[in-house]
Formats: sequence, C-alpha cells, structure tokens
Amino acid sequence: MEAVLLINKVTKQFRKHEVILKEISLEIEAGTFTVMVGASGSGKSTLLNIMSGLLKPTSGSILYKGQDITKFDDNRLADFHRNEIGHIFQNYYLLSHLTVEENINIGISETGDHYELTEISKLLGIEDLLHHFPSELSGGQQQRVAVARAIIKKPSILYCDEATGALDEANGKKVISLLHLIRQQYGITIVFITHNHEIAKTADRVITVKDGSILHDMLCANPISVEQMSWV
Ligand SMILES: Nc1ncnc2c1ncn2[C@@H]1O[C@H](COP(=O)(O)OP(=O)(O)OP(=O)(O)O)[C@@H](O)[C@H]1O
Repeated sequence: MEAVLLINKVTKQFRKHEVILKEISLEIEAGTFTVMVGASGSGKSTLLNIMSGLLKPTSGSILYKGQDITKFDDNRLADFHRNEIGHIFQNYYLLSHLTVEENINIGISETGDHYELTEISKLLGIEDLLHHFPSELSGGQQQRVAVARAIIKKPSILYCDEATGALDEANGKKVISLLHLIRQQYGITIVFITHNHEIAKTADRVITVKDGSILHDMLCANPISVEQMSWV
C-alpha cells in the first residue's frame, strides 16, 4: 500500500520547555484507520497537530504525498488545510448562529472539489437536520455535523482528536461506525486519538505513545466490529 504520510525524525520542544516529541518516525498508509493511544501528556495531540500541519516541528520532516509540509509557506499551508485535511475534535466547534447546512458548507473550499451535501448528509444520517441550529441537536448529532463539515471537501486524511470523548456509548459507537464507513466508501485515511482501548480494537493499526516516543506500533490483522465493542 502507498504511504500518504511519511514522518521522519520529528522532534518538538515548546520554547525552553522539555522535549515533548523525541525523533518520531512513522509511515501512514493511504486508506487505513490508525488509532493513537497513550497516557495523558504523552504527546499524542502534539504529534497529530504536527502531522496535520497545524504545528511546526522543532526538527524533522512531514512528507505528504512526497511534499514536505514543514517547508510550506503560509498560503500553501492554508491551501493544504482547505483542500487536503479534515479535523474533528472532542468539541464540535459548530457556529451557533448558522444552520447545520451552513455549518457543513463552511468545509467546502473555493479552489477544491467537494462531495454533494445531500450525499454526505444522508450517509451521516443528518439529512433531516439541515435547517436546524446546533443548539437544537444532541451531542452525537452535532459531532456528525462536524464530521460532515470535515469531509465534504474530499480530504485525503481525517484527523480525529478525542472525537468521541464527550459522547455516550450509543452516540460514540455511531460516530465510530460512520468513520469506518467513510473510510471504506471514500478511502479517506483516518488517524484517531483516543483513551478508549475498545475503539483501538476496531482499528487496522494501534500506535502507543509514551513520553514523546512510540512505545508500540501494532498492525491488527482482525479488528473487531463496532457491534462487538464494549464501551469504557
Ligand atoms: N503550547 C504548548 N506549550 C508548552 N507545552 C505544551 C504545549 N502544548 C502541549 N504542551 C505539553 O506537551 C505535552 C504533551 O501534550 P499533548 O497535548 O500532546 O499530550 P496528549 O498525549 O495529547 O495528552 P491528552 O491525552 O491529555 O490530550 C504536555 O506535557 C503538555 O503540557
């Protein structure tokens, strides 16, 4: 399989603070679902933010489809974010004064391709909510809107930082199963940070981060289905 992302000897130190990431090297294959686990403060979000270009590493390179994103100027980086990368977080960050439809359309880039709103909203089961406002939705529904906004631009990679951290079991499982569906249907590569080891069991690969290094990197030959998950 082809690597969509090559992380080469990445380190991160915030000013004079301690070194947070220590020479991390990884390859992320296109179309895979990778979970990152590890104790609080181990460096998962810092690594994810460097992988997505939100944060510059102190040293090392991040090759996205062969191009080093750490060398991009601000305009090129903004284009890269607008067209190639999707993000979802524990908080949904929907704009409260906009409808669901308007929130999703924020994800569409003027310069790039996009999926049709009807297709995406049906896939995510939010087609009847398009004219509602975020305050009228449950947390699970809001997160599905955030997923729609993140993927409508046809990103290559979707980065998820604790994306089910605020959801109950039913809503959390729904989001996980939809992410698997999105990956199968559109081939979007998913990198998902979680503290929930059951979610990790549904992944193709589990990377454990400890004290700024990769402790384990395991390929999962037989991931469990979302129905088989218990919830912790
Ligand atoms: N902007 C910053 N300035 C200084 N230190 C930072 C900054 N951002 C993160 N850190 C430190 O880097 C370390 C790793 O943080 P990070 O958020 O990457 O961990 P994490 O594994 O994602 O934790 P959690 O699971 O709690 O989200 C922590 O010690 C944190 O305090």
